[in-house]
Amino acid sequence: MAVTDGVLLHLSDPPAAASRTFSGPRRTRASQQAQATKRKYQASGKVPPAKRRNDTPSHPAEKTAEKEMQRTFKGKKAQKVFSPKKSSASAAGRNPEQKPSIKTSSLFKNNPEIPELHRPVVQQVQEKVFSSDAFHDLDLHPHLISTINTVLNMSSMTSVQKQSIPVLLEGRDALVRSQTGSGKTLAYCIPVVQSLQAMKTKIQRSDGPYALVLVPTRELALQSFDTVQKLLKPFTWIVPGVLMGGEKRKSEKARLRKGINILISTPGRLVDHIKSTKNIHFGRIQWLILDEADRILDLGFEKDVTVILNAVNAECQRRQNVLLSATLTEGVARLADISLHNPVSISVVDESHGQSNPKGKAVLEVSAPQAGDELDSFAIPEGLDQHVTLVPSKLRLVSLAAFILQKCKFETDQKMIVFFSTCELVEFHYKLFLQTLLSSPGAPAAGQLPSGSTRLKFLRLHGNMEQEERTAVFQEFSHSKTGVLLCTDVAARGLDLPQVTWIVQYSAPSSPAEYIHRIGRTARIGCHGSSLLILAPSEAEYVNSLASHKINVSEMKMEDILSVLTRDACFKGRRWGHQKPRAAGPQEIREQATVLQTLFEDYVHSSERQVSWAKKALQSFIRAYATYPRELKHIFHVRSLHLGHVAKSFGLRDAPKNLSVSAVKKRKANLKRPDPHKKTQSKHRLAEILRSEYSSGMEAGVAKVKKQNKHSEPGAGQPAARQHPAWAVGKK
Ligand SMILES: Nc1ncnc2c1ncn2[C@@H]1O[C@H](COP(=O)(O)OP(=O)(O)OP(=O)(O)O)[C@@H](O)[C@H]1O
Repeated sequence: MAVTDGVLLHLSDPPAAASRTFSGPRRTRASQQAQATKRKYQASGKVPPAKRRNDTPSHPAEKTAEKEMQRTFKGKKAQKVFSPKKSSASAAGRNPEQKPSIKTSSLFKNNPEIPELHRPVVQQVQEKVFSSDAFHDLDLHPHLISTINTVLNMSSMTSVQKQSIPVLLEGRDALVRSQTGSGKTLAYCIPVVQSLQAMKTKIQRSDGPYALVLVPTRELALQSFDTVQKLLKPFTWIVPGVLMGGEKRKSEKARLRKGINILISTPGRLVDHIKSTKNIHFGRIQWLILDEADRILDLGFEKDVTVILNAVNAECQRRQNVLLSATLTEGVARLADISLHNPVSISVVDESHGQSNPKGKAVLEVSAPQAGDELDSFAIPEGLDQHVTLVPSKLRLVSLAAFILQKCKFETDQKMIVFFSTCELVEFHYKLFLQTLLSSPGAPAAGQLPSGSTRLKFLRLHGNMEQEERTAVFQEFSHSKTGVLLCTDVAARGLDLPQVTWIVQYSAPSSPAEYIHRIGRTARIGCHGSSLLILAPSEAEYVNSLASHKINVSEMKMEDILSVLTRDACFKGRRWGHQKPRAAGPQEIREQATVLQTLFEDYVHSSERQVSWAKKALQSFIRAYATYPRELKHIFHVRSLHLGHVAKSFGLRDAPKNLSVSAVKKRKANLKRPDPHKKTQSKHRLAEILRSEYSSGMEAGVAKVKKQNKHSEPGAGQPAARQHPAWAVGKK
């Protein structure tokens, strides 16, 4: 039943029964009828169709819907339809002859055509993960070898370790490129520990840092620190330390004052200490390691990395530089080439055959930039099955929910990561799923789960959370066998989360490199894993963009994803009248998807506060959508978004009036050109919006703004890497 502007419409009844326009006292009758209809639905257990708002259709699809409605009504009794524009313009003096138009849209009506995916099948680049060589074949300290064997429980080297460790032990600068989950962390940690423990003069803690390791995120800093700590068990005089945003700055200062020999840090936090802590010295630095180097060297960190390199170069002329990443492109190598001294480029893949390098030898020079570098192809773990599904915007939310239920409720031992584009989207979906999927009416009580199913567990991780919560979530998800982690790209790189079986990308990433890193959270070190990318029909072209980087994805049909809903009693469609239960055909699936969508919409519309919260999430989605890089704008353009349909994927029954795409873009543009009068406020706001999620969060001013705008979202993906002036110094 829709109540629009005094008009009562029983959407499920044939239009002929549609009521007439009411105004004045008859409106009371209308509301009585509304109550009667509502009682009727409740008695029958049917789901009343969602209410529709009567206003100007803001998008072609809605106009079509309205035209469709007009056509539908034309031949029927009594219902004259007029364009709502007139109604809203002349609501006060409405001519009784004019009747408000009525919109009905449901999940499965007025959706854009889902195109056939004719994707080119490309030969993916693959690497052999393991070598046949053992760590004891290397010239390492016996205690180090026994630690690797017994504490880390490893015996044979991976290909990248086999190629990198000897070269790094010779003291060479190196560019190390190897697929996600291939053991790059140990590829640099082992040579660092081996060389420091072998120093003639035993290292003193008070000497300060001999090795500096920069990583893009706090969680990766923690993870790398944990690995170094394990390797240093036999060499207790060498002290590791980690600096990361969100931790207590005072205790970090104290540790720095006592001395840290292997320093692992996020760039932002190290800069913070360089500027404020007098007792941080780089005179003894022998190693500078940049893990996820292409991320560290992109614009998001440019300022911080320049400050760090200037500080290190000011005190230390000779050092070994090592850059590592699964997506180390020629662009970064070119940059590194300027700053590294005769570097060795180590790449496990033999690109020409897309197979691992049969000779297993390191390529000993940085190749001159080749044409087409920009279309770098990256190695994909062999055990990774990649999928894509085309889903109209209106159905995006129910499709994601159905997929989560399918994998993480109706199957066992599934552990899933779902990537969203902003913190706000993570928060929105996290709370929505907790309130609906976990506590939906009829959800089986604990212990009543149907056999073979798993209790759903949701976690979330993003850059706007307090550090101790971020750390707790990271540890919990690392150690859990199942569960669903909703996160932003703060978890896209480097994190080694065991047993992750599925990666879902709710929005496409801002670059092929980020795509590779996101899916690389599964299928690590030879394991199997799967990924699913959700695209709108208008975004289907992205599949070809992936193919141009030798990335193959196979299609998963939305209907197959939604069909799981027929297995869940919570979303059993109500029977209309006394119809016999049907097999789960398309109609049954549609009904149950509608029940699930109604569950979401009812929750969102259960209070004004929830509605405004959903609107903010929608705004954050649109703002992030507007930041896709130029080369992807032909695929992801805000103008191709159907706002009313996108609103539905936030549980909103209608597109918020004041949220036209241009309005959001204008607001963002204003933020870019701060009004001189409100410079301070918008400057901070701009910093907040553009701030990378990887910053320490200790930047002056932003931290306070961050506290006030708990849900402001961080900068979206950063543009490609660019040259750092400070790299020019620091020759070996
Ligand atoms: N020689 C080895 N034998 C067995 N397991 C290993 C070996 N080396 C590393 N691993 C394990 O492989 C997993 C991935 O290692 P690591 O995180 O270093 O990969 P990575 O290449 O850095 O990945 P990413 O590109 O995502 O950062 C870790 O769990 C690590 O303990």
